[in-house]
Amino acid sequence: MSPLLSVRGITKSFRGLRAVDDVGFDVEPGTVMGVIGPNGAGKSTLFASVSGGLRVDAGTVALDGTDITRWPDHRVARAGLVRTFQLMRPFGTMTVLDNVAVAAASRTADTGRAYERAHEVIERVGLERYRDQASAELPTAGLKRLELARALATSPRVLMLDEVLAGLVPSEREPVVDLLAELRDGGLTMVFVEHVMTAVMRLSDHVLVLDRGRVIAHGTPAEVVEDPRVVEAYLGERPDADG
Ligand SMILES: Nc1ncnc2c1ncn2[C@@H]1O[C@H](COP(=O)(O)OP(=O)(O)OP(=O)(O)O)[C@@H](O)[C@H]1O
Repeated sequence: MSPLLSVRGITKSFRGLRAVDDVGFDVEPGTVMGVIGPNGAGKSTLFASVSGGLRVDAGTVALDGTDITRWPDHRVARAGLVRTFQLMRPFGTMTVLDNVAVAAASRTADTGRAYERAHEVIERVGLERYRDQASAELPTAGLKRLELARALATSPRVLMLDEVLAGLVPSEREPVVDLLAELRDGGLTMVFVEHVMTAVMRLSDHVLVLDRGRVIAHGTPAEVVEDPRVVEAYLGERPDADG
């Protein structure tokens, strides 16, 4: 099987600091890759470099064989590589339904169809009871689901999740992880950056471990947690206490 997402030699520096240094990986269709690493390892930079939010210094990103390197993020999203944001940015005064319908409208010019898709996705992520509320009124867990719903409404080929569990208390995390597991089981290809190790272990087919901008390990969750380089990178820093 050829990879759906293929990343090679990504390098990105900020004023001489190599935040991401020659990073590459493949993601096969229908698989989930977790990205972990200590604070400052380069996870967010890699994420933005792949999804089009940052212009890379070197390297290539290919989506199903199409070179999308340096495409602007809206064009990357239209091609099917869609990211969520850690700081959610819904249109606050709009209802949940309208917010999701706007996202769905990026895929269809038919407003009726966009609303149909929005209803489906809202049900999928369990937001029915908030459907007609202004998005700004949602609790954090609801905003996370809304962010997921907006991404799913665009029918992504690859969904990239940026710390979707951040800001949630442990009891709120589990249902979100269950939802992600359902999406995975439904065949959705995902790449996610996450500090909560239990979620990484449960959801990932393979895990990419970064430290100081470089890949220090790449394997199954069981392989990477046993890897001495990973243990060393995390010394002095405890992965999320609940993880
Ligand atoms: N816009 C920027 N300007 C300057 N330096 C930056 C910028 N973004 C990131 N960096 C630096 O690049 C390095 C990697 O940062 P990055 O945010 O990618 O790491 P991270 O693994 O996502 O960290 P965390 O887990 O804390 O979110 C850090 O040293 C950071 O200070």
